Formats: sequence, C-alpha cells, structure tokens
Amino acid sequence: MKRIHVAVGVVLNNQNQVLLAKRPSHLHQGGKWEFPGGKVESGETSSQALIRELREEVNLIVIATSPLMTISHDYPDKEVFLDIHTVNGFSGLAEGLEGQQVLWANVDKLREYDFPEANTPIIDKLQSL
Ligand SMILES: Nc1nc2c([nH]c(=O)n2[C@@H]2O[C@H](COP(=O)(O)OP(=O)(O)OP(=O)(O)O)[C@@H](O)[C@H]2O)c(=O)[nH]1
Ligand SMILES: [Mg+2]
Repeated sequence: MKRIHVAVGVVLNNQNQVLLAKRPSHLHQGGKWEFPGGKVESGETSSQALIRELREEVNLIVIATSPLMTISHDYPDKEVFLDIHTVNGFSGLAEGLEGQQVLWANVDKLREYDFPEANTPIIDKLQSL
C-alpha cells in the first residue's frame, strides 16, 4: 500500500485552545474530530499543502508555523504519514467551509473528543507542553 503524506495543522489561539473539525461521516475515519489538513499534492511542499488546506477547509490564513512531530500509522485500510505543524500565527475567523462542524477545544479537555487512532501521540504531546 502506498503511504499517504498528509499535512496536519495544530492551530493554537491565545487561550490555549486548539481548532478541531469534524470529519464528514462518509470519509475515512468519518465522524471523528481531526486537526484540519489534507493530502500533500505532487509538486507541493508540506507547508504549501498546510497553507492551502487551512484556507480551503477552515478559511484561515496561515502566517507562522513550527514543526511539531511526524507520525506513521497503519490503519487496516490505509497507511498515513502525518506531517504535523503547530500554527501559532494566523488571520481570519475559523469556519467549516466544507459544511463541517468546527470548534476551539481547550488543550486540557482534548481527551473528551473522539480522534482517529493515529492522533493519540499528538494529544499526548500537546498536553505535555
Ligand atoms: N486532516 C487530518 N487527517 C487525518 C488526521 N488524523 C488522521 O489519521 N488523518 C488521516 O489522514 C488522511 C488525510 O486526509 P484528508 O481526508 O484530510 O485529505 P484531504 O483533505 O486531502 O481530502 P480529500 O481526499 O477529500 O481531498 C485521512 O485518511 C485521515 O483519516 C487529522 O488529525 N487530520
Ligand atoms: Mg482534509
């Protein structure tokens, strides 16, 4: 199986909240909460993909990022490589441009949300910072 390269954004605001979006139920890992992002297209760097996806999915203009971590995870039906960046500078008001629910969640409450299995180390890391 070909591993899918995914750019993922952990968007943090100044109240120590992180932006979550709900994956549409018909998609892979549908119905779960995710950090906005998507597949890196050919000819694109992961940071270009991150900037494009956040604009397309949640209407945010990314201004500043820093690398957080990478995760390789094998789902039964899909292999992903998540390239995760913290977004600590952005402009705009977050909204679900694809009709998805979005919300700002307190970092210390992240355990209350259902995430794709691959995301567990991200939650661990955010709560240890
Ligand atoms: N965006 C995002 N994808 C994640 C996360 N965790 C995780 O396992 N994934 C997986 O990474 C893959 C990325 O996909 P995506 O569906 O967002 O890709 P995309 O926006 O380019 O969608 P598209 O294929 O409809 O254009 C999916 O298989 C998804 O299940 C996460 O926190 N955020
Ligand atoms: Mg996406």
